[in-house]
Parts: sequence; C-alpha cells; structure tokens
Amino acid sequence: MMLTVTDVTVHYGTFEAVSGASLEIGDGEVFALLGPSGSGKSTLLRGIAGLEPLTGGTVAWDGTDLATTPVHRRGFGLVFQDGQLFPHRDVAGNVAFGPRMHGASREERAARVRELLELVGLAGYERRRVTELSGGQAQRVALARALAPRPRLLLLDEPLSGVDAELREQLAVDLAGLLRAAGVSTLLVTHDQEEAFALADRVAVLDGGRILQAGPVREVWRRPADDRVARFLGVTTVVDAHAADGVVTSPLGTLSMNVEDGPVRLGLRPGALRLDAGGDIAGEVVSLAHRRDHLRLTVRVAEGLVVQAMAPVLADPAPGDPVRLTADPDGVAITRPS
Ligand SMILES: Nc1ncnc2c1ncn2[C@@H]1O[C@H](COP(=O)(O)OP(=O)(O)OP(=O)(O)O)[C@@H](O)[C@H]1O
Repeated sequence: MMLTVTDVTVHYGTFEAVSGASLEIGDGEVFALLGPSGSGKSTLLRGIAGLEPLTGGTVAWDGTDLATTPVHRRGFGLVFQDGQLFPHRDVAGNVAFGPRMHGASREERAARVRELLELVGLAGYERRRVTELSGGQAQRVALARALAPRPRLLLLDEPLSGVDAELREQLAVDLAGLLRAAGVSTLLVTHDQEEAFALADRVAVLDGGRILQAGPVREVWRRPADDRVARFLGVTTVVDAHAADGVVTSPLGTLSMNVEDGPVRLGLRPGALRLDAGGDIAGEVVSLAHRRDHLRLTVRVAEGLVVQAMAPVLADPAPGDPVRLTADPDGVAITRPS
C-alpha cells in the first residue's frame, strides 16, 4: 500500500505555494516534511488530504488517482496543531466518533476506544471531559481519534507545537513508539528538525515550496545536498576539506569518514567540536557564552579558522587561553562543493 505524490503544485491565487513536489510513502513508513515557516509544508499536506485543490500533478494510492475522491473518502486520518477535539463530547465520545460514522456497534466502539486509549497512554480516561485535559493529553486523544477508524494514512500537521517545550521532547519519543506500534503510514509536518529526526524514517526538506532534498533521515543528516539544507539542519560553520582513502583532511586535522575521494565541505553543528585536553585540534579561545548546561566557546584554530565548540560549565576557560578540541564525526555533515 503506497501513497504516490507526483509533481504536485498548489496555488493561492497567482502565488505558487508548492512547486512540483514528488514523494512516496510506503507501508508503515513515517515520512516528515521539514522546512521553515512559510515553506509550503502545510499546503502540501492539505493538497494530499484533498483539502486544497491541486493546480498540477497527482496524488495516488496504490496507483489509483485520488483527484475525484473527496477528503472523507480517502481513508486518511488528520491531526492538526491544536487537536480540534469536540468540546461537548467526553474522551470516549471523541475517539469513538470515526468508528460510529463507519457503523461500528456499541461493543466494537467500546473495545476500540479501550485499545486506543491504552495505546496513547490514557487508559481509564473514557469519561473525562476534553476541556479538563492538559495540552499533551488532548493531543494524545486527537491521535487516538484519528487512528480509531483504522486510516490507511495518518496526516499530522505540527502535532506537538501546541505542547509545552518541556513536554515536547518526551511526547516526540512517545509518538515515535506509538506510530511504530500502530504500524500506520504517516506524513508528518514539522519545522523542528529534532522532531523530524526523532519521528521519521525518511524526510523531505522544503523551502520556497520546493523539495530541496529527500531521503532516509540519517542520510539527509549526514549528507545535506547543499549549504542551504545543511544550515537548516543546524550547521553553523562550513569548512573546506579534502577526502582520500576514508580520511578527511581540513584545518581541523584529519577525521575518519566514509566518503568518496575528492574535495568536500564539512558542515559543523554546535556539538561537533568539544573541549578535550587530549584532543588533536589546537586553538585559542576568542570568546565564550554561558548556556543552560554547557559553555559555547568561539575558538580560533589553524589558518585563522574560527569555530564553535562545547565545553562543560566547570571548565571555565578565559579568552586568550590555549585549548585543545576533539571532533565528533556524528556532529559533522558532509556536502560537496557546489
Ligand atoms: N489560504 C491561503 N491564502 C493565501 N496564501 C496562503 C494561504 N495559506 C498559506 N499561504 C501562503 O503559502 C505559503 C506556504 O504556507 P504554508 O502554510 O503551507 O507553509 P508552512 O511551511 O506550513 O508554514 P508554517 O510552518 O508557518 O505553517 C506561505 O507563503 C503562506 O503565506
């Protein structure tokens, strides 16, 4: 079972909000659309759902074009930012809504509600009024409600953005487990790279209505297609380097990385370099900034190159101090010079 989106374009009047987007979502796969605000993520999701007319391209399920299939007949489950629960129904009434529309019996509905509330960690909440739920609980109920009619595809538009920052990280982990447990194919829209990488198997990075790169999350994380994608994925410094026989040489010394020979660019994320007395990169502290649980150092290394590095708060180096750094290959992305 597969969703195939081919060359989809969506206009608002004369403005092209999505341009020629193509993607596929396979059975049980979680696919994230990641991009900055206004990049067209929600518009593409709405086009796939049938909520926004396409001005070009096709959305097909198992090879059948859905152009004439209205939203409610596509068999897709939708969850938006604010959950949009029915305020006058209790939790069970909300979750049972889809199965009721599909003609499920009272017993079937009760069993499905119990099963789903268990899945989302809200067993026993059947009779709770939805107005008495926390933001995180309300989102779980919205998810249970969307899953109840057994959708063939789940469409989630920024499902965690209405939730407090402290809760988000935990909810993302819960949601990842829950989507795997439900085994449902999912398209997720988010502007938060960590959320996309925590939840998805594959990701497409959008900007200006276009998909800049799509692929397995680790691949996109390690090998951004260009500097624009790299910067959107948290890269702050780009360093020219050269690869030969699995060793990348740059002003930061040598790193063992599995990459084809030739000129490459190293994209450094804030965690890529850290203070380490035994490290093989020598430099001098330019300035430092205190963060909640670490120090962010600005360090001048070889050939005048200035980089960011992390240090423990207790290290407390001063500007002008000589320091040594170690590079963590996990924090380093590789791109080809364009
Ligand atoms: N109903 C509309 N009428 C006109 N323009 C719209 C409409 N909805 C969105 N747009 C415009 O289309 C572009 C894409 O919007 P969209 O909501 O898809 O972006 P997004 O990536 O989901 O952003 P966000 O993360 O802020 O929701 C934006 O420039 C937006 O201003």
